[in-house]
Amino acid sequence: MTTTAVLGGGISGLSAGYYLLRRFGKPLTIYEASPRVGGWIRTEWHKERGFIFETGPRTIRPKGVAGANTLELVEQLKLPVKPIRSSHVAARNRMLYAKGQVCMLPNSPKGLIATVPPFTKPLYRALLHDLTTGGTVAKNEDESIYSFAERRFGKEIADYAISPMICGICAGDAREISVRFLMDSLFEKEQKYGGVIKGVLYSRLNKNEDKDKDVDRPIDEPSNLYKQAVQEKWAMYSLTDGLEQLPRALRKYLGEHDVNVQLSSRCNNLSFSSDGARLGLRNAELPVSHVVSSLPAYQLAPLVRQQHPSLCAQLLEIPYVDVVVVNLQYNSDQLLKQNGFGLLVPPVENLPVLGVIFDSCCFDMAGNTILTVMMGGKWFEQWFGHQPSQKELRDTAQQHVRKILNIKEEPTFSRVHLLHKCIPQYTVGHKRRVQQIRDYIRNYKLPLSLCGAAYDGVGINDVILSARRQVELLPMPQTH
Ligand SMILES: Cc1cc2nc3c(=O)[nH]c(=O)nc-3n(C[C@H](O)[C@H](O)[C@H](O)COP(=O)(O)OP(=O)(O)OC[C@H]3O[C@@H](n4cnc5c(N)ncnc54)[C@H](O)[C@@H]3O)c2cc1C
Ligand SMILES: C=Cc1c2[nH]c(c1C)Cc1[nH]c(c(CCC(=O)O)c1C)Cc1[nH]c(c(C)c1CCC(=O)O)Cc1[nH]c(c(C)c1C=C)C2
Repeated sequence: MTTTAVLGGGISGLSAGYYLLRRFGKPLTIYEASPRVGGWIRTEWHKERGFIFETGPRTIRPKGVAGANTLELVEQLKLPVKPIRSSHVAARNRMLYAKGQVCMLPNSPKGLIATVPPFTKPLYRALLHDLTTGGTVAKNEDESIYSFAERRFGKEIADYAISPMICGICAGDAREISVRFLMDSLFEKEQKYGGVIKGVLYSRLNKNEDKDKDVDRPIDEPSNLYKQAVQEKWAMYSLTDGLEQLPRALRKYLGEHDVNVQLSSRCNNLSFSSDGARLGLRNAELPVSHVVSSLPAYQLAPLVRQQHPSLCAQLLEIPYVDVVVVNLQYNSDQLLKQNGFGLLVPPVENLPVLGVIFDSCCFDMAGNTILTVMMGGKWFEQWFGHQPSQKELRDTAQQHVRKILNIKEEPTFSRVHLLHKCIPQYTVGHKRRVQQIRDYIRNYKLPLSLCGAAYDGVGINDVILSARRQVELLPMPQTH
């Protein structure tokens, strides 16, 4: 019997296990280095006090193919969801801390006409800039998202809209991140039509243009939960007991279907031969027919170094950043002057804080104010390279909450986490690098598939879909 091994028990590895089970059945084993599943998805429950702390992700978007795919999984696992509808204050209000004040970002077309801080001109001027500026053909088919935004919409948009948004998704520097990370289709439109707005208008008129792109079409028949999300206009959602419920439910499901999820089982070597692969574990070498790796690229790299040094080098070209996450709980629920999802701090402000999430505005936290401060990211070394203590990190977070949100109270309870190399950076050329890595695997006919945050998107939706797509690419075993 052929066996498949999945490396990593984060959400992408567990999803790969789920889709492998559905497609091929058993035998199948998932190897996870740590004593728990979920990877960066981690919820700390304070049930007696009615609140939770999320250390990593807290919301999922229901949009597009990838969003529909996750909702299908959530429905199949019968998980209880907590939606946030698009009319909810947390969906409508996003803020920036810039030029010494908290600024509400425009959330309606009216906001295009007025001049709203931190911008010094009405936003329609940025659109005019795009309309009146000719297109530039990008060298090497890629450029940084900062340079694209600056070319099309001006420096202010690049500094105060695009750069903080990049922080709020990958804690990265927009001057290094590929335009294809978030604005692939806008970039393509500019390249084709000489401008973003021109491109959007042309393709609206020519409706067939985006027909083959799967951006907004669900996979197969949409699940009932997806239909509900569309009908009720969900902007995002979580699960009743926090997002860690998702990997936990997947593990339970896999266990109930005889899939072996081996915790505390680090893979330390991978070698390939004509009839399969061998996994190096602590006390054993295991032969398997195929390996699906969901490991961060820098974790997979050393496993293949001996046999495939150039694959190792290519994997190491995908950089990662460290993020400090500080969860704060205050007894009162009257502390925030403005409600919303949270605020981001544009990198031009040169502060250690990337952003603050207002968790208790998003979900009911039983009368507590819950905030999550995220710090460091691409600038981690600059602010925290001296290996700061937990106290120092907590103090820095609290000082900035005091300064930015004017909250003078001390939190009753707090947690500090340093998430080492937690988010991959899709720097300029990322798409080509991933293609080269996959080409290498194909050319050498390695029985290896890659999924996870390093390759096809960093959101939970992206990594689940990436796992599904990689499993769907595998050939069905021959039956005699
Ligand atoms: C602070 C933060 C906030 C985020 N917020 C959001 C959000 O709001 N919404 C959203 O959609 N996404 C968010 N994300 C992104 C999302 O959480 C991650 O991209 C996703 O969880 C990554 O899952 P993964 O399975 O690919 O990787 P991981 O979670 O990194 O899992 C990989 C697993 O592999 C294991 N492993 C490593 N080496 C080995 C080895 N040699 N052998 C065996 N096992 C090994 C690890 O222990 C780990 O469990 C956030 C991420 C972070 C860090
Ligand atoms: C400040 C650091 C971070 C915050 N969230 C993340 C980091 C690194 C990680 C993250 N946030 C989102 C995603 C998923 C994207 C997806 O593909 O679905 C990831 C990996 C969601 C998100 N959060 C914000 C934005 C603009 C997005 C993109 C999708 C959307 O529009 O909903 C905003 C935001 N993130 C953070 C804060 C403080 C914040 C404030 C408004 C924290």
